[in-house]
Formats: sequence, structure tokens, C-alpha cells
Amino acid sequence: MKRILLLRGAELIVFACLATIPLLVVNPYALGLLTLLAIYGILLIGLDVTVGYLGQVNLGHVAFLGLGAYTAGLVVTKLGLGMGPALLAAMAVGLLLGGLLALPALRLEGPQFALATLSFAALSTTALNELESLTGGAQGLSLSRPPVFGHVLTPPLFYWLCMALLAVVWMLMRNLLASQWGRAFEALRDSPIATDAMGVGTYRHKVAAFALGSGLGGLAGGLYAFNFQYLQPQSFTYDLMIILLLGVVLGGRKSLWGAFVGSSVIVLLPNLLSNRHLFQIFSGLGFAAALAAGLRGLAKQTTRPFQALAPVVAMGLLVVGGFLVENTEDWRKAIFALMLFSVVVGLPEGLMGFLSHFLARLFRVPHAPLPEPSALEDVLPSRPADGAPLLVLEDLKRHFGGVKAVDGLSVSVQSGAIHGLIGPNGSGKSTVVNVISGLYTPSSGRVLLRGSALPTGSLFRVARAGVARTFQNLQLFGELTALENVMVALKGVYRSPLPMVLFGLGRAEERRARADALALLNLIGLRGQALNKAKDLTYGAQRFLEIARALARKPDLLILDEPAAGLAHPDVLQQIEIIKRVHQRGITIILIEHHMDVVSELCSTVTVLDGGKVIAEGAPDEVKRHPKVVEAYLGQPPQPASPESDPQPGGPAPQPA
Ligand SMILES: Nc1ncnc2c1ncn2[C@@H]1O[C@H](COP(=O)(O)OP(=O)(O)OP(=O)(O)O)[C@@H](O)[C@H]1O
Repeated sequence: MKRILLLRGAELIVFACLATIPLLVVNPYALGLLTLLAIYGILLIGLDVTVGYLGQVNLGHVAFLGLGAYTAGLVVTKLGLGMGPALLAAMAVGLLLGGLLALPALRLEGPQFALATLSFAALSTTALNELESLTGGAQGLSLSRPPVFGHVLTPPLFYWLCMALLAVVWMLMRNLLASQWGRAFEALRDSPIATDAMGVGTYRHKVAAFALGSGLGGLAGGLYAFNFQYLQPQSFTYDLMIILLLGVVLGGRKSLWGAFVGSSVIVLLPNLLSNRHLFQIFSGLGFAAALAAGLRGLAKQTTRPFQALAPVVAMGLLVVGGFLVENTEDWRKAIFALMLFSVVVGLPEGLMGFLSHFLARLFRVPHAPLPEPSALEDVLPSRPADGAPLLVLEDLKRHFGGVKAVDGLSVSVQSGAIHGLIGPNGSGKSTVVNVISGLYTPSSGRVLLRGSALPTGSLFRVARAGVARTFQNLQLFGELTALENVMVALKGVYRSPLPMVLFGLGRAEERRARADALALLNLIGLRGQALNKAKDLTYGAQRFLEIARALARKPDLLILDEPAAGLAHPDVLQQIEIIKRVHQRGITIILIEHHMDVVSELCSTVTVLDGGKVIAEGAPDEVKRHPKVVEAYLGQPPQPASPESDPQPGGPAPQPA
């Protein structure tokens, strides 16, 4: 609670100070800079949604600034409407075009996505240039600020309008990012596969986030138009885009404060470049800071030599350039590039990331106490096992070219059972799991859950249908805490519609989500580590956490893909206990495991695969002795056996439990 109060207090103080500035500052140039700070603040908060939260390189944001600016300009000049409708239209254009661009572009990843957004920016500049009859082309578009309620907005009034809008955007985004939406944005950046598998649609969240960020770009564009009252297409090209990226990265990603700091840098940069003496001082300070940070990092062994040296060299070049170059403005692109490089390498979390660590150490504010966990019966109601078939695979096939990974599999899993799936390496176990859970589409055959066909080829839809899974290679949301990992997946808790969440009216369900998630962490013995980031947990704890997260789906069927893989002996024993506790709730489990001791201890029925086909099925002790199983594991028909020569199903290198 204290932490939140401190943050809210800091926000109030900053905005109150900013609100009083026009009463104290009469210099119109300074007021103009502060107005721009508010406009770029909104713009960068929008860009941070894609760059920071989604982790995508968005090179098209500048286009939404331009499109929003021209929309507002045209609404005023051609339609004769006022500032309110103009700003709303600018935002709507950003939302709409952002959504339309996102639909195809977000099917792409990494450089391809960056190129798609860059192409959109180029297209939009060309359109603004060529649609001369509408936009005035290269001649530009002049407009004036329409009166608001009969008052022409003077510079101080316009400044207050921009600041008020920044404050509103700030508040709404803060509420959104602290909600399930914000967690989903962060989760999908860490693991899109797991996000889908937890029933949170990755694609739809990405599209919504991109559209939202673009909408804010459009709104900032509308304000930009009324600020400058003259628009030209070449103001919205990739030059400005680089500066915007610099602002987000330098300020600090995933942070409203970072956007604020970034916009301050953007606003001050032109002044810095136009004054050679100021630039020399600034680059000197930057060099000293890079040197100090690099030496400190090397001494404490927290920084690699390259990470320490590269920013020093880059800032050193700026210092030398500051003395050699006559007109620093001519070199501005090179200067931005060097600054961006220094920050990306030397300060990956940006200024606010660095500052927040520093402030956290200085103030040592404790986290708010966690609530009491909900009753487990409310979170994971125990259900009676009726023994009827829950999952049925009918002649299931999945081929990869000529490789028949799963080749005509028919298996029935009884409700309430722990059903083992074993087989030598490459026998098709993971492929079966990936087909059932929707990661792969089957080549043919059917998957039935309680007699109805399970959706195929969509992790998200299968998760929604009642199947949860863990992953052989862990897929946790590393940057989120253990508690948040579970909260992302919680089913049936988040019911507030988006507008309510934006206005901070979803807090009651957030409290319930925390209590529910704690109950699940309690079940797996991780309640005490609820606030630790998943990436900082021990390997064993991470494996347990994946189970708690899957349980948050309240699944009918839980698929555990090698839950004991890589665990030390005590952790294997704890894992067995956890699975028993889960089973006691009446949840049906499919267990893929190489540790035969774990399988024998837990499973009532075991299906053995080889070459994508079932070669044996039955109780664990029976299948271990089955001749085909012995042959599959040992690669030769069974010899007349001595009792000690039991094969250890699980591959050529069986692992002791
Ligand atoms: N995406 C893929 N593309 C091509 N071949 C694949 C793919 N996934 C699996 N295979 C092939 O399908 C076969 C079965 O692999 P699978 O990973 O399902 O076996 P497994 O029993 O889970 O093995 P392990 O115990 O080593 O995890 C193997 O021959 C594998 O090379």
C-alpha cells in the first residue's frame, strides 16, 4: 500500500507542478516546449505499448501521429467542426487504421513486423503528399485553433488542455496496465505459446494493444496539429521515428514515467543540437556517465567488457564530434544513432529502469502484504470421477513430410485417472500432446473430450475447452512474478468490461484474483515466493509453478509433459506429492514421463508408444514386462529374463527418480 501511495503522491506532485507552470512562466518559448512535452508524452505512452509491452519494433508510429494531425486539421478546415470532434476523429483514425494494420502485420514476427510497419509509414507519407486536393501536398495545410466553448485557446489554455489529456491518458493506461490486460501483454511477450495455452488469446491481445497505441498516436497527432497550426507530410518521416524510438528506449520501456522522461529528451534535443556549446557540455557529461557506469559494472562484474566499452566509445565520438563539427544540426541523424546505440547497449532498461532500481534501494519500501488465500475448494472445486472416458483419440495421425510422428493412435483416457504416456525418444509422445493441446493440427483422426470434438490447431481454443498443459521445455512468463504467472491463467475471475477496467473499477476482481492465485501457490508450496519473478525461482520451483498456472484454468484434463525432467531427487519427490494433491481434486491427468519410478507411483494405466503407434497398454508393472516394450527400449527381442534385467522404459538413458 505504501508503495502505491508513494507512486500516486509522486504523480500528483509532478502534475500539480506542471499545472502551475503557466502561472509562473511567461516565456512563450518555454511554454511551447512544455506543451510539446505533453503531446510527445501521449505519443510515447502509445508507442511504449508496442515497443515496451509487446516487445515489437514498431516503426510505423510516426504515421499515426501524421494521420491524426491531418485528420484533425481536415475536420476543422473542411468540415468546420470544433476541436473536440477533431481530436476524437484523430484518435478514431489511429485506432481504426492501427487495428487494420495490426491484423496482417501481427501475424509476422521480428524484422518482418518492423518492415511491415515501416512500409505503412512510407505509404502514409506518400498518401499525405499525393492527395494534394485534400491535404495540400508538399504545400502543407494551415489551420487555426477553433474556439472551445466560445473561447479561443491561448497558449496557456492550450497547454492546460494538453496536460489534462496527458493526465487522463496516464490514469487510464495505468489502470489498464495494472490489470489482466497489462499482465497479458507482458505474458505474451515472454511466451506467446504459453499465453495461448492459458486461454489468453495472444493475437487478439496484440491487435488490441497495437490499435490502442496507434489511437494514442492519433490523439497526439490531433494535438500536434493544433499546436503548430501548419502541417507538412515530411514532418512525419522516419527521422522523427528514430527520435521517438530513442525517447522510449532512453526513457525506459514499460513505464509511464519512462515515456515522460523520453518525451522530455525529445523536446530538449533540438535545443541541444542548435547550441554547440551546450552540445559539448552534454556529450561530455554523457561520456563521463558512460565511463563511470562502465568502470563500476566491470569492477562489480555485472557488465561484460563490450557492454561497458561500447557506450564509452560512442559517447567519446560525440565529444570529439562536438569539437570538430561546425554545425551539429547537420549531424543530427548520426548523433541520434550513437545515442540510441549507447542506451541500448549500456542502459537496456533506460533511465527510468535505472532510476527505479536506485530509488527502490534508497527508500526500501516494502511490498503491500498479500491477502489471505481463497479456499482451495472455491478455486479448484473437487469433482467426482465417474470413470467414463474423458478423452478419446480415434485413429489420430500427425505426419511431418515422410516422418510419421503419430501414426493411427487410438487411446481412451478415463475420467479421474492419471494416464501415463511413455515410449523411447522419438516415439511421438510430445507430438501427441501438441496435437491434443492444439499446437499442431492433426493430419487425420479425431480428438474427443467428453464425447465432443475438441477444437484442433488452436492452443487458445483448446485451453478454453477445458484442457490445460505444462511444457517439456519450460514456458513461464519470466518477467512476471510467480503470483502473476498464475493470475494470467485464472479462469472465470475477470469479468469487468474494458471501460470499467480503464476507469479503475476492476479492482475487486483483481483482489479476488490475487487470493485465488495464492491458494494455488499454496497447493504447490510456493506461497512464500509469490512475489519473486519466475525467472529468479529455482528450476524445481519453476516446474511446480507451471502446474499451478495450468491449474488456474480449472481444467477437466491436465497434460503434464515430463514434469520431473531435470529435477533433483528431492524435487522429484515433491513433484510426485504435488501431482497426487492435484489428482485428489478429481482432475484427470495425462502424464508423459521418462522417470519410470514416477510413472509407477502415480499412473493407473500406461500407454506405450513406439514409432507413433501404441505397442502396449495396461498397468505400469504389466507394460514394463511386455515383450514389445522390452524390445522397443533395448532394441532387441527380450532374452529369457532374470528378474534384475527389467527394462527401464524411458529411453536409452533412464534417469533414477
Ligand atoms: N515439428 C516437427 N517437424 C518435423 N519432425 C518432427 C517435428 N516434431 C517431431 N518430429 C519428429 O517426430 C518424431 C516424434 O517426435 P516426438 O518429439 O513427438 O517424440 P517424443 O517421444 O516426444 O521424444 P522425446 O522423448 O525425445 O521428447 C521424431 O522423429 C521427431 O523427429
